[in-house]
Amino acid sequence: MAATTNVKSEEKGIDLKEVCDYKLAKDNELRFEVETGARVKLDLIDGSAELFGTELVRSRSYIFESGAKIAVFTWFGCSLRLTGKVEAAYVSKDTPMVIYLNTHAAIEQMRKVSEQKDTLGPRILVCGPQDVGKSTVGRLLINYAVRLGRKPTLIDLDVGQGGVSIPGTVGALTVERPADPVDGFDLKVPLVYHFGHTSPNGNIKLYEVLISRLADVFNAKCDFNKQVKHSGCIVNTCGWVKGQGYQCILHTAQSFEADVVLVLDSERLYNDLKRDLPDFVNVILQPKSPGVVERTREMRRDAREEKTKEYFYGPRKIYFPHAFDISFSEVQIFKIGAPALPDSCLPLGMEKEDTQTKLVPVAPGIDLVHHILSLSMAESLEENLVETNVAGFVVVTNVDPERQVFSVLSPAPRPLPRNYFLIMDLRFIDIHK
Ligand SMILES: Nc1ncnc2c1ncn2[C@@H]1O[C@H](COP(=O)(O)OP(=O)(O)OP(=O)(O)O)[C@@H](O)[C@H]1O
Repeated sequence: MAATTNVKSEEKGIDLKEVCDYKLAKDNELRFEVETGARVKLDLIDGSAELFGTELVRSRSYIFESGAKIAVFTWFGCSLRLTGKVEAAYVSKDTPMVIYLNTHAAIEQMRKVSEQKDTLGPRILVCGPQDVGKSTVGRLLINYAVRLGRKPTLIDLDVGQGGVSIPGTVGALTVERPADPVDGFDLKVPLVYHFGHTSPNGNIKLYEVLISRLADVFNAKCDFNKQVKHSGCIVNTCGWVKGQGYQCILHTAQSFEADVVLVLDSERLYNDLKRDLPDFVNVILQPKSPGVVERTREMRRDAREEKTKEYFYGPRKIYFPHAFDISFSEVQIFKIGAPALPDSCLPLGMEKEDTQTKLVPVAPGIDLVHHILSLSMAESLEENLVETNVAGFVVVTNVDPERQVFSVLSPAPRPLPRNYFLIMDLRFIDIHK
């Protein structure tokens, strides 16, 4: 969905008096966090450096927003300059980057073999508890692959943070260019599915259905695109690794026919997976970077809000969403999953799990306000709405039962390309100034 621009001055909000230069020896990393409410400019003055696998260039200043947690690594040494208010900026030589680079080299070897034999490319699952750097390692491995001319696919199952779209979704993105150091991967053409909750726990059955669906879609893409097939995929999972969360990891490994499972920082998970996955799956334990920042519940919630805001207002809030009314008769809204019933109340032959993927019509009412709605790509109800990808999202800002309309914010103008909405548990309160 496209939107209208309103570019602001790049250096607004940066405290230009706060300047600090850092000289990094080879294999060192500069880590910093941007202070709340501040913005920070990073310049590469000399040498070479990369940010989560993307090479920095000298001709550009990189501006990071409030709360960003950044690591700039150098293989050969460099000089960097930070301008603006940073929290805890320090240089460290304690990084697992060489281990990650070796992992990349081994994966690349698998790609070469798959090319020679025309077999499926490597399918890598990255898992581990919360805040061990799973998304960062995924981004690093994707960037390194792209820098070698590969077209790897990022499969993002982290419904809590939303790597390829907003939180509450899962999706796939075939990457052709390294991530922008500030804005991340180019998200113009991701394939996104509605989940609706910020934890798989919200609807386990649906989560598993969507994982299987993504695996099928990725396999289909591999069938007609050899470059995608040989480049393989990196599957980023969420940090829920116990009980049903663990079962979801097994289900994911099986659905994607994972060859390699990278377990970050959890010996217990590593041993469990080694025991439960077939022998041909290479389960590898790797350390987390000491730089990875642990996030509180509030920080996660703020990050989710920021991600959603970014969807409607663009990176650095350079766009404005469109606001318009939709009449009740124009669209149909559904929720996925009926309330759980005791077994004795279920119709004969129906399993409890079936209710979790049932479409339940939602009558538009005042309680829709602030909810995010996913616009399904389905053209008719004959299609399976649960397993159909979505075109985009709107947030409901008002409901007027008298006029029989509800107002939305949308990154794209009218008309809506489709008529079926799926409602999320997630809400977004628009307080953009
Ligand atoms: N080496 C590093 N130095 C400084 N910050 C880092 C480093 N690696 C990652 N981070 C930051 O730490 C935070 C958490 O990392 P990341 O999102 O990769 O963890 P995760 O395990 O995927 O988290 P989640 O459990 O939410 O899925 C991110 O803000 C990231 O930018």
